[in-house]
Amino acid sequence: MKKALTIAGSDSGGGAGIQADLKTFSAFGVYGMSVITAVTSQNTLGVSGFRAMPADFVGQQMSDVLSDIGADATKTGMLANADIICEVAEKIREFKHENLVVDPVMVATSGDRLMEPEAEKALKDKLLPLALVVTPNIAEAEVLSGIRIANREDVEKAAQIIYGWGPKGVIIKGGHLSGEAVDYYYDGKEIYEYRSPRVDTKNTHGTGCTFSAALAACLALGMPLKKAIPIAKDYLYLALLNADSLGAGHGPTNHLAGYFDHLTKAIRPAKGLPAAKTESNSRKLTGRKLYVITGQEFAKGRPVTEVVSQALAGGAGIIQLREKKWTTRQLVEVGRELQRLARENNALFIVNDRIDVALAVDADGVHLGQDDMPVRMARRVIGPDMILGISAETVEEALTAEKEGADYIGFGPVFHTDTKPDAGTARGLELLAQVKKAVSIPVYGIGGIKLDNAAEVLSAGVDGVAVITAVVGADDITLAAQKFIHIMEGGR
Ligand SMILES: Cc1ncc(COP(=O)(O)OP(=O)(O)O)c(N)n1
Ligand SMILES: Cc1nc(C(=O)O)sc1CCOP(=O)(O)O
Ligand SMILES: [Mg+2]
Repeated sequence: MKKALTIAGSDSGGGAGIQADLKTFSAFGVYGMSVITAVTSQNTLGVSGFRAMPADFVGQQMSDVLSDIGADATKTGMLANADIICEVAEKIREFKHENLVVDPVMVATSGDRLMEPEAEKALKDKLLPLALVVTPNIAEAEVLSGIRIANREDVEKAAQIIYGWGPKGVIIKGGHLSGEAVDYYYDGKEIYEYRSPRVDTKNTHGTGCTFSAALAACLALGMPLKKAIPIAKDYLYLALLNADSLGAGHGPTNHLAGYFDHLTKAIRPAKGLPAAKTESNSRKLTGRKLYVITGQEFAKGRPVTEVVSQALAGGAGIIQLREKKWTTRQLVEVGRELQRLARENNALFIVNDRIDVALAVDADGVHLGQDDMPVRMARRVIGPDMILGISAETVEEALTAEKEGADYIGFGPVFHTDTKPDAGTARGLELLAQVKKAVSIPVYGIGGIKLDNAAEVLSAGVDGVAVITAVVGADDITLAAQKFIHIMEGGR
């Protein structure tokens, strides 16, 4: 049983502080312990007051826990004054504790400073030199570095200044800058960016606590920091996506409903379970330029498994099972076989429409249309590590799908197609190019794509083509797939 210790304040509202930390530790399957530095009285509207613990009592709590149970990782949150900071630093030294995440709780969501100047000095002089990583938000990074932060260059400058105070790493949480929610990690040599779609919600209470607690939990599970960061970020993204509005103000991010299934999947590698896909789903699609979709009625009598085997032999990187007339039994039996074939050929297997079938056959993902289950709801069902593809026929649909958690877009129909009777009118290459420019997730063109127009589709800048009849209806399926791959790789 791995153990994590939070040294922070109590949030009577339950959304931040040790409450958020302990919930997060539990969601990661880590035993959580808590040293209370202050008791705050607050709700979703704000903090009405707090009582700081005597510094020596904070030290006593730390000694009791670390001398008996020990901790595989520790995070600090609200450290109300210089005396407490010095006591915490002293104990961290005494117990030679290294996996220390310092979340410098200095500025409240409202912008109020939560730390007196002498405490800021103690944080820099005493605690930061002991930290494996410090995780300020923009406002806190401005206080720690002494510079204004308005863009990425400022972030890099501030991270270098803060690094100079002694931590082994600096993560500046860029959620407050505009655009995507980007966090920046500086390891003393390079700066790394971690992106997730921005979630439009007011339920952001406890965001910073939840992120740093998730980092500590991953460190406790033995993950290196660079592996922990994207997982902690995914955790927070799902927390924001799934948070319910509580109270009249900023509801808590760490609404646990739905967490456990999402989170246990995100950390499966650390628990020695089958390696989960901790890389971001969109990145799994990189280089997969030929997306073959089944259609038994176009396969000239050949069984779907044979069609798929030949498409895989020709280099298809993604296979989608799309059989509108099949029974559920057929879908799960053949789907299981196609998942096996795909895995053997290092390809991804996606199920069209049917989330239940996709889950039942442990598919790599599911593809949904605008009339299928809404994106957010589907994401709650499939969790973070299944790929979610969404159809779009306008830029707006594509942007909305991305914002709500899609991992790729199937855009079309690009050209006229008879294969899907209810497909809209041909959208054309120009709109396809506009969609690709608008979103930051992979885009596949679909609809009427053949060998003689595939190069044009590629020139729209998309990540690949999705085809049915041009492959499954070909006399030589493997050769057809090989020709598409050749074109997708720039050949004639
Ligand atoms: C890659 C890809 N793009 C689009 C579609 C179309 O899906 P959908 O809108 O759900 O329509 P049907 O395929 O269900 O008719 C797709 N299947 N794959
Ligand atoms: C399944 C599908 N979806 C489309 C969309 O526009 O969303 S067009 C389409 C049919 C694609 O078949 P073919 O490659 O034979 O044209
Ligand atoms: Mg559909």
